[in-house]
Amino acid sequence: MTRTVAHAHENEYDVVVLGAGPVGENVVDRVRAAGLTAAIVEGELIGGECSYWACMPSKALLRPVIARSDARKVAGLRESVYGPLDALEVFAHRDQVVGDWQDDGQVDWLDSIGVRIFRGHGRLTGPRRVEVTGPEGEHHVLSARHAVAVCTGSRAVLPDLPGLSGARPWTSREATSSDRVPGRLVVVGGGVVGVEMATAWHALGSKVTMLVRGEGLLPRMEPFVGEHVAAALTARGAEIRTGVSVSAVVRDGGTGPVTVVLEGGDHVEGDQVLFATGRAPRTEDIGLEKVGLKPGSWLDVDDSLLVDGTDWLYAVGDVNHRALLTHQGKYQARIAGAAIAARAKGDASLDGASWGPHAATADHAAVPQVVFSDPEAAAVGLSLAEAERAGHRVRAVDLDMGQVAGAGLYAQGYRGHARMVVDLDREVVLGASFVGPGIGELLHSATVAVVGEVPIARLWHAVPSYPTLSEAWLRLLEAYRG
Ligand SMILES: Cc1cc2nc3c(=O)[nH]c(=O)nc-3n(C[C@H](O)[C@H](O)[C@H](O)COP(=O)(O)OP(=O)(O)OC[C@H]3O[C@@H](n4cnc5c(N)ncnc54)[C@H](O)[C@@H]3O)c2cc1C
Ligand SMILES: NC(=O)c1ccc[n+]([C@@H]2O[C@H](COP(=O)([O-])OP(=O)(O)OC[C@H]3O[C@@H](n4cnc5c(N)ncnc54)[C@H](O)[C@@H]3O)[C@@H](O)[C@H]2O)c1
Repeated sequence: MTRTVAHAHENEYDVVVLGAGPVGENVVDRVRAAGLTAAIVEGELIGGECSYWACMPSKALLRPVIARSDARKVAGLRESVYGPLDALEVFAHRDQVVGDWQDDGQVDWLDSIGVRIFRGHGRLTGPRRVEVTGPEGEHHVLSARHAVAVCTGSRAVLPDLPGLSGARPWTSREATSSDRVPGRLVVVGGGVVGVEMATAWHALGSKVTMLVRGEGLLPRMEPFVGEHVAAALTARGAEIRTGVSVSAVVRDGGTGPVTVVLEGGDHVEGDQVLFATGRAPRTEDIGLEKVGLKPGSWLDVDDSLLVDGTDWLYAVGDVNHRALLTHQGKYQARIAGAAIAARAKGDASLDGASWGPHAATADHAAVPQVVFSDPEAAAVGLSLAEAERAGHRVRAVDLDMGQVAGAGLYAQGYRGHARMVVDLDREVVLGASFVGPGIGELLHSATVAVVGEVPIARLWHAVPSYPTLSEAWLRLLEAYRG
């Protein structure tokens, strides 16, 4: 029974954080380290989407897929790994990785750093004030001496299609937490979630059909990246249909097979359909209207993560739409935490300069991303098209990764590609993209080169070890220098 009598307690902290995903956790960690008091409000599980329905479970599902695929490219080993994946073991490991959807470990950590947790739905009620409605209907009123940080993340978007709501579609939450392998899985969307989940469920035994509206997979990366990933998925037996749009979904009575109807009348039948069609901010019911902002909108911020037009409200992580990635949100949290602490001490200690301690400059110049597909895909900085659009005078240098000695040892018949985009005026790397087995671990070298604006002439002296995949750098630089 819901308690109807609300008990309002006034609790004052230096900082109140709304949402305890990876980003909210890092904001409180940083402000505590700076000596401020903090409270955090969470409506579901401490650890957020990333820990329970996104990064962690998806990577736990994909790790055996990628390891098996790599092993199948090594002479003397491949014969031992021809069997199917043991789906039940994979799910059991995934469940362990997400702590069986329990957050005790995260709670212990927050306790250990002295952060007060409020369970329930939080809403702004005015400047520096948050009200929390707990699971039993109880209310807490929190006030912040210095700042409120909104770290409420994002949720999957479902398009407004006839029949969809009654068809019990999967979103990323079900695709990462299911312990049943659908016989036939239809995946709508060719972005990162679509590609990773098509890769995982195909390997777990589903017959996968991808329905992609655009021309190819992973459209935010260099075109060659999606082409390699699509070729590999198709070679393994998945079907990818590009240039198609879904017009309706039919599942009679919400059970049995699902029919995905395409514009033009064609249709695809499956046992389950996953909509991986992007994200929306979780801001529709957090009291934005009480502080002059629009409910349901992404929150625009400056480089210290302060919401435009305020001097106390921060928006950090997915909710500000700068880069929907855990590592980048955590980076923003480190910057926001430092900026909040600096402002609490008086504005004189705030250093808003680019690449300084209180500016999330990398959000504009160097966002790294690894897609755990098979082969892996990774990129940082600007693609060739983005660099040209931004008005840089650039040259792209391309490399068939198969020419790298380390690649040939990594996998027989290695297939992959690398591209470095060089600013011809400053002779620095603006961006790099890779696709191929094992290349995820190569990305950080590119991130260091882009963030450090390391001159090409100096990169020439950064000698990659022989015979590793990193020799891609040597080949790219040789090609650039002619
Ligand atoms: C399938 C999938 C795989 C992904 N894989 C990766 C990956 O490999 N690497 C990577 O970098 N990124 C990945 N991402 C992206 C990553 O999950 C997000 O960028 C990250 O979770 C954002 O963190 P956040 O803290 O901003 O938000 P979230 O993780 O969404 O956390 C927000 C928290 O706020 C809480 N909350 C919301 N509203 C309220 C409220 N009103 N009151 C109280 N609490 C509230 C929510 O319950 C939630 O716990 C993936 C995403 C998906 C969907
Ligand atoms: N490994 C990783 O880093 C990782 C993994 C998963 C997700 N993520 C993050 O999560 C975010 C969300 O991923 P996502 O794949 O849901 O979003 P996305 O924006 O990357 O891709 C969604 C795709 O769906 C398409 N689409 C949208 N509406 C459609 C419709 N009605 N019909 C058909 N196609 C439609 C879009 O054109 C787009 O290509 C990404 O921004 C990504 O950064 C990261």
